[in-house]
Amino acid sequence: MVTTSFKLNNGLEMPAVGLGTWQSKAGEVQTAVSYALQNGYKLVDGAYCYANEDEVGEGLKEAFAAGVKREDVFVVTKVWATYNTRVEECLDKSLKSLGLDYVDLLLVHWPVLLNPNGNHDKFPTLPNGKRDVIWDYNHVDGWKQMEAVLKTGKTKAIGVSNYSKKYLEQLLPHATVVPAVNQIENHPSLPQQEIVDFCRENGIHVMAYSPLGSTGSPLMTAEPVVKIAEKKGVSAGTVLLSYHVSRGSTVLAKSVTPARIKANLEIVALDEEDLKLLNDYSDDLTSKGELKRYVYPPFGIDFGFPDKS
Ligand SMILES: NC(=O)C1=CN([C@@H]2O[C@H](COP(=O)(O)OP(=O)(O)OC[C@H]3O[C@@H](n4cnc5c(N)ncnc54)[C@H](OP(=O)(O)O)[C@@H]3O)[C@@H](O)[C@H]2O)C=CC1
Ligand SMILES: O=C[C@H](O)[C@@H](O)[C@@H](O)[C@H](O)C(=O)O
Repeated sequence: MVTTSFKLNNGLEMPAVGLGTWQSKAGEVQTAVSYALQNGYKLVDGAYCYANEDEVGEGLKEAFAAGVKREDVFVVTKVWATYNTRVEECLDKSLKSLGLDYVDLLLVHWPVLLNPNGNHDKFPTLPNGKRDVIWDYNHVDGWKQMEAVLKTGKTKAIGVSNYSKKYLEQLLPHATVVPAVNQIENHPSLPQQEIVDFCRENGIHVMAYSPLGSTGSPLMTAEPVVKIAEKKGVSAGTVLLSYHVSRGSTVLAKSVTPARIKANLEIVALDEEDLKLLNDYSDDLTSKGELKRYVYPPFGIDFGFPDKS
């Protein structure tokens, strides 16, 4: 039997598959969210930074009007980097856009502070064009704000995103609440096994993002993926998404295309032979120094990921 949900460290159940909304255009994301929720999805992943939460909110509203219940949907949003010293303010903005009075999970999007008083609400820059980073910010302080916001009931759980093992090791000794989740880029070309193992040892659930290789889904043609898909008579997408559920992680796939949204819900059990093929592929890329990280915004910061440090 294939797992359909995972229990978080605070007892909350999180669905195994969710709809991503990064880069989903305003004109498309309302329909995508509404369609997904009316066709079996129970998790929607968004963020203040995606600048489309008003439309995601419209999609939620449409789904609720069609009979989907709020309590059956797991809504995730993220505090953007310009707001890491103003966590509740950012959450309030997201809640207003989403038309909700709580989210199920609030994440720190990236462990970095961009100038809250800079020249742009989300992407402040310096005269030289570089991101306006506040260099003496300590991400542990941001986590303290997350712990405070949890008490308001505006979110049912708090977690982090884009945290390396190194950053988690810095955070945990100071955390009163252990993050429920670490949302990271994850796929056979970037297995991040050291983070996945560390999270498992510490009761932190992994949410895998960019499972298809992000924009244009480049991993769909990776050799072992195609081979397993043919063997099992499923799509390459199903193999890439099922990989995470087999590893005990929740997976997020973004699509604004109804047929793909539906297809991405198909998760199958991968057997040892399938997983070995994928793991061998990952090991081979690791040994050749050819791991592929698709999402690494130009913050100019070393976040402690071994492939980037
Ligand atoms: N915490 C963080 O920093 C990050 C979080 N995320 C989250 O994870 C989600 C998923 O990651 P994302 O980077 O968007 O990329 P994905 O790996 O989900 O890939 C999305 C791309 O694949 C296409 N696609 C989707 N399904 C199929 C399919 N069945 N067949 C063929 N092509 C398909 C989509 O096209 P189309 O839409 O046109 O159908 C789109 O071009 C994000 O949307 C976001 O919610 C992502 C990146 C960073
Ligand atoms: O969630 C998706 C990604 O992290 C995205 O939010 C960032 O890549 C952002 O566009 C940036 O440029 O910093």
